[in-house]
Amino acid sequence: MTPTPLPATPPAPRAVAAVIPAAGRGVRLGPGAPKALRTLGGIPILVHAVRALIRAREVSLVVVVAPADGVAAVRSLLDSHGLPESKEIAVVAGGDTRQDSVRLGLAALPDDVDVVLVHDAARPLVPVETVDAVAAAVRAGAPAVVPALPLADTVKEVVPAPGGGPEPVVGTPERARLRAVQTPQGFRRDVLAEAHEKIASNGEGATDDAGMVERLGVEVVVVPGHEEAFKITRPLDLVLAEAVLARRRATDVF
Ligand SMILES: Nc1ccn([C@@H]2O[C@H](COP(=O)(O)OP(=O)(O)OP(=O)(O)O)[C@@H](O)[C@H]2O)c(=O)n1
Ligand SMILES: C[C@](O)(CO)[C@H](O)COP(=O)(O)O
Repeated sequence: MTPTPLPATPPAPRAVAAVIPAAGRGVRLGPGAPKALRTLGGIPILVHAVRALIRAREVSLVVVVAPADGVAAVRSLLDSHGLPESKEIAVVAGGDTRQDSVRLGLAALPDDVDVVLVHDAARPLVPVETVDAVAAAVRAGAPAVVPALPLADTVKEVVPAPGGGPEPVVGTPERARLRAVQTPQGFRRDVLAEAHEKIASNGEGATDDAGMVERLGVEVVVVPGHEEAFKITRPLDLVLAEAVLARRRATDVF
């Protein structure tokens, strides 16, 4: 008698972790505490960012990368904000650049994680739908995914004038082909780890993680970003973030 074939073993679900670089000083925001520790609606920016990521069902672990001299303070700050215990939240020390901080966060991930979302603490209001869309695109097979929006302004390429004088324009890229990139950026873990190993150790700086993956020759794809995933960089961004949060609280939309 022919034995009944056993059902194929379903593939093991892949663990998704978020790395949140939060070790920056926030120089462009002006004097004060490190940016991630400043408050928005009375709650630290970092706590908003962590909540935004753990709200995503697939994210099982969050690694917060704190200023090197502030790991204990960040740990107790997170502990005091009643975050759900169903999701693990680790805190590790960051480095001198965003790139260093992400690399240190990646090094803290357990072996079973194979999808990584890298999310700026400085983008505390990212909607969960954006996080889910990025994670889903990686799960669907894309090695690297970035959320992004079309630009409202025309962009000029210039020759920078270090002294602050007039800068000659050398080109106007076609705006319809440009996107402003946000976070979380999602990656297959092996791809992101290789980028940080090879590209970062070449001494090549990158303002985002996807930029390093592109230099490996790996395809990066864009999914729609969200206006409320903007980065708090300058004082006016804080004014906008307070207004968005107030509107959410008034309408109970999170
Ligand atoms: N050494 C660094 C520098 C930046 N970041 C993080 O990277 C994100 C994006 O960086 P940015 O908005 O430039 O933050 P800052 O470096 O703090 O800003 P600034 O350049 O104005 O000092 C932030 O969440 C920031 O905390 C980090 O983890 N480690
Ligand atoms: C990663 C990023 O948020 C994508 O837009 C951005 O590149 C970070 O840049 P920053 O100069 O470190 O703020």
